[in-house]
Amino acid sequence: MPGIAVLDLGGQYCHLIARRVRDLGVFSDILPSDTEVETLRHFDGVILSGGPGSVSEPDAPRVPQTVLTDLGKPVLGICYGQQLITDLLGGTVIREHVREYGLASLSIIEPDLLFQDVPSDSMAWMSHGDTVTSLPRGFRRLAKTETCDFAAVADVDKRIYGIQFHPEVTHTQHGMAILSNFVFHICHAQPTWNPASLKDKLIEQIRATAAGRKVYFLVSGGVDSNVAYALCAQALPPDQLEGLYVDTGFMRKNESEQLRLAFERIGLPNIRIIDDSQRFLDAMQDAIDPEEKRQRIGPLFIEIQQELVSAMENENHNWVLGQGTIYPDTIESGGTAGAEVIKTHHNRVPMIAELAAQNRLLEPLQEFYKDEVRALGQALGLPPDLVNRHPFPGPGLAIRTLCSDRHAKAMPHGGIDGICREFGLHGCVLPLKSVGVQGDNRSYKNVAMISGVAVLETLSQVSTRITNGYKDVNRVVYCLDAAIDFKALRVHDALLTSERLDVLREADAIAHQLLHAHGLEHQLWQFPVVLIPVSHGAGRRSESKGETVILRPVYSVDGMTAEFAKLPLPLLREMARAICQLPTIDLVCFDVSNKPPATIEWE
Ligand SMILES: Nc1ncnc2c1ncn2[C@@H]1O[C@H](COP(=O)(O)OP(=O)(O)OP(=O)(O)O)[C@@H](O)[C@H]1O
Repeated sequence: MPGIAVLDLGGQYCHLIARRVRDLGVFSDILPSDTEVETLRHFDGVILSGGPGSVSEPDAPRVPQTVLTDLGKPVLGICYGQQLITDLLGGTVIREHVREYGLASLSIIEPDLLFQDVPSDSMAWMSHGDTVTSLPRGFRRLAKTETCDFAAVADVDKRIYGIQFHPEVTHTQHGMAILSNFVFHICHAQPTWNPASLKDKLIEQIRATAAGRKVYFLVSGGVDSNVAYALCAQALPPDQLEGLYVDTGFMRKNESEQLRLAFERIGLPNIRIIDDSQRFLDAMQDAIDPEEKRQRIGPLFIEIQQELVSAMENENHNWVLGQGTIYPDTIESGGTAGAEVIKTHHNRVPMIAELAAQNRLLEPLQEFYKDEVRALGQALGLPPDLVNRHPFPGPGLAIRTLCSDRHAKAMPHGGIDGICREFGLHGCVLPLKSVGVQGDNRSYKNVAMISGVAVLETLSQVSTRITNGYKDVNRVVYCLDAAIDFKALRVHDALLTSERLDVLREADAIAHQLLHAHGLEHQLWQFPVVLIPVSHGAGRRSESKGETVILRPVYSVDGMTAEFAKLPLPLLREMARAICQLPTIDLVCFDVSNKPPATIEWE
C-alpha cells in the first residue's frame, strides 16, 4: 500500500499533515527524519514537516541529502521543511528577529499543478522564525505574501516543492486543495486507504499475534480500547479473551457499571472490573499541582499494570497483554510540547516495551487515528455509545477537580474590566491558574471571570480581546448567575477528596443528561465539567467553602485546536440552576475560551 511518507522534523503539526493525507484517502506514515532513501522508495512521495529548529543550529533535525538528489520521488517541504530543502541544495536561509505568526495573504505568482483550482489570492497560516532569502539553482518562486518573498517555491522538473505556510491547518483557506494537488497531481498517489475495509486483515493479525495464547485486554471505556477489544472478540473464542478494567475512582457517575452493561448487551460479558479507587485516592492525598497529580497517577497505573502482569504469569504462562494504543500514541512528534510529561502513564513505558520485545503485546489499532478507529467501530456494528463517546483523559476527574492551598480574593483588573465595560459587562481575575497553550509551549496562567447580560457572539469577542491583550490570562469564564458580586469571590484551600469527586460526578451527570435531552451531544467534541475551589459567599453561606462548577463544552475536529461550543444560553442556565441545587455549589460558569490560548482540559 504505497502512500505518502511524512518525515518528522519535530513540528507539532506532524500528525495533522499525516491525518490530512489520510483524509484524502491516501495512506500516510510518519517516519523519523533520518529515514534512508531505500525505505522511502516504497512511497509515492515525501513530505518534510515543519519544526521549531533552525537550519543554522548544528543539532536541528535534518534529512539525508539523497532524499532530494537520489530518491526521484516528489518532495514537499513545509515551513522548516522548505528551509531545510533550501539549505541542503545551496540556497540561503536567514534568522529573523521577529517570528511571523498568524494569517497572511498568499498571492500566486506562477501557475503550477500545486495551485490548481486555488484562487490567485487567498489566506494562509504562517508560523516561522527563519526565512528563505535566495533559492537553490533550478528553483523558481511560485507564490509570495506581503512579508515573505518565497511563500512557495519549486524545482518543477525534479518535483521538489517548498512552502513557508502551513497547508495542514484549517486556517489556511485552500490548504486541503494544495495538499490534494501534491498528493494526486504531483505524486500520482491512489485513494485506496479505507480503514473500515481493513477489518478482516486486522482480525487475521490478532489471531496471528495471539497464537492460541490467552489475551488479557486493558479496556478503559474510551473509544480506542473499546473498539480494539471488540475487534479481538470477533477474532478470538470467548475463553481466549478477558477484558481488564481498572476503576481508578476518577470515573464519571456509574461509568464502570454502564461500560459493563454496554459490553454485556453486545455479547461481551468477559470484563473484569478491578476496583483500585481507594489506592488512587490515597496516592492523591496532598497533591495540589496538576503535574504532581499526573505524576502520582501515572506511576500508580503502571504499578497496577505490573501487578496484573505478574498475576497473569502466575495463573497461566501463555498470555498476551492487549491495549487500545493508537497511532498518535506510538509516535510522539519531537515538537509536541510537554509530551513526555503529559503521557507518563501512557502506552510506551519500559514494561510495555519489554512485553513487545517478548512478543506478548497486542495493539491492533496502532496504525490508526481516532476518527479512523470510530469508522472501524461502526464497521464492526458497535453501538454509538461505545464508538462515539467523547474523549476522556486517563487521569479522569482527578484533573477536573482543581486543588489549592491558598486563600485569596478575586482581583480587580482595570484593563480587563475596561474591555468588559465596552460591551456592558464586568470582569475580574481569579487568583487560580489553569493550563493553556501559547506557541509551542504549555502555559499555566490566571483565569478571568466576566459577568453581565450578553449574547454568545459578544462573549466570544470579549474573551479574545482579553486573552490577546493580557498575556497573564489564558482563559475566560462567563458567570451564568446574574447576581454575582466579584467582591464575594474567594479562592480557598481544597484537596482531592471523595466528597469533592462525588459532587463533581453529580454536576457532570446533570450537565450531560440535559445535553442529551436536547440532542446536542454529537455536535460536541468534548464536554468537560470542572470543579474549582472558588466560593461566592454572598448571602447564602458567608463562612462556607462553597465551590464553582465550570461547564466547558467544545467543538473540535481533532482536539489540536478547539472552539468553545455555542450552546444556547437558556440551556446553559438550566444546567446551572440544577447544578446549584447541589450542596456546596455556589456558582456555575461557562468557559468561553478557545484553544489556543486555553486547553480543552483545565489541568
Ligand atoms: N482505567 C483503565 N483500565 C484499563 N485499561 C486502561 C485504563 N486506562 C487506560 N487503559 C489502557 O491504556 C490505553 C491508553 O490509555 P489512555 O488513557 O491514554 O487512553 P486513550 O489513548 O484515550 O485510549 P482509550 O480511548 O482506549 O481510552 C487504553 O487504550 C487502555 O488499553
